[in-house]
Amino acid sequence: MADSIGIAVMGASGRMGRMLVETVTASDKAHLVGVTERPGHPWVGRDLGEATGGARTGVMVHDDPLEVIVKAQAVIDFTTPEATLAHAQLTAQARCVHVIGTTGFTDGQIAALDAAARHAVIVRAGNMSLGVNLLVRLAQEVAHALDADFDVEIVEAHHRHKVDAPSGTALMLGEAVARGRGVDLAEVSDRGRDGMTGERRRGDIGFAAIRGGDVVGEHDVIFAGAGERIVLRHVATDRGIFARGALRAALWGQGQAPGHYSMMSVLGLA
Ligand SMILES: NC(=O)c1ccc[n+]([C@@H]2O[C@H](COP(=O)([O-])OP(=O)(O)OC[C@H]3O[C@@H](n4cnc5c(N)ncnc54)[C@H](O)[C@@H]3O)[C@@H](O)[C@H]2O)c1
Ligand SMILES: O=C(O)C1=N[C@H](C(=O)O)CCC1
Repeated sequence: MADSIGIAVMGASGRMGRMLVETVTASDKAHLVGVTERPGHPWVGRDLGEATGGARTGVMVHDDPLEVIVKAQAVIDFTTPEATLAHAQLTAQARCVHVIGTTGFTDGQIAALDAAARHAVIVRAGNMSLGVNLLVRLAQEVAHALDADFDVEIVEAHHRHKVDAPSGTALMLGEAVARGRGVDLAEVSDRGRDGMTGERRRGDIGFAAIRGGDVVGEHDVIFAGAGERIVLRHVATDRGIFARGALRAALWGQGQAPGHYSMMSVLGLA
């Protein structure tokens, strides 16, 4: 275990929490030092293995994040914006790498994470997969090459349990297109069309969200011109891609200077 880093997973019973526990447990570069769930969750106070219907693991499920953060070199956090913000105060004090996959932050919450990152290494991305981060780069390049004669629409689909829209990934893609065009996304973003909307405004970046069933995550960036359309697409079929990205970020973060990093830095695409 000399070179293996200790990782805490927050929100261990969630769709991503379970995948993260599996990914960290299977890794020869990291090991699980603790997990959390929200106060009142039925897993709290139980052995993680027994809570999932398996054998004892010796890892207890805590509802006090500090109990696990003090033991960890990295915390992987796919929970809620409010929980992640509370965790960020503690990871900054503990000087431990905080990998954040949570989405749905307000601008004010992101500013609070920026402040925490003055003392801590935070790696945050709305999507931790290699494929999506490459798509972000491609979207920026295509947007740079084309002018506003090409209308950009970002269409995403996710499972029925997803609580935020547009997805974190859709926003990353929108920001990439805006960067490519040299504009501010906040000024050209068109979200939630309904009723007599009027004609599309030249240069707008449109967002549409589909929710249903068990869709893991699908994103199209459509560049629609006169007589032709370019569609850049990513389809996720397995949440393992996000968990593997998060583990890679936790390993990459060791020894980095404090800062608010994205997966672009981790993947060498920055
Ligand atoms: N960045 C990425 O690559 C990526 C990929 C998938 C999901 N996500 C995001 O991750 C988040 C979680 O997604 P999910 O599908 O796993 O959701 P989920 O609802 O299945 O899991 C969230 C878990 O966090 C737990 N939780 C809530 N408050 C907590 C607290 N205070 N302490 C500890 N645990 C707490 C919940 O009980 C739940 O088990 C969402 O914001 C989602 O958009 C990001
Ligand atoms: O399942 C989710 O929730 C996902 N969230 C991220 C997002 O908001 O883009 C990544 C894809 C899956």
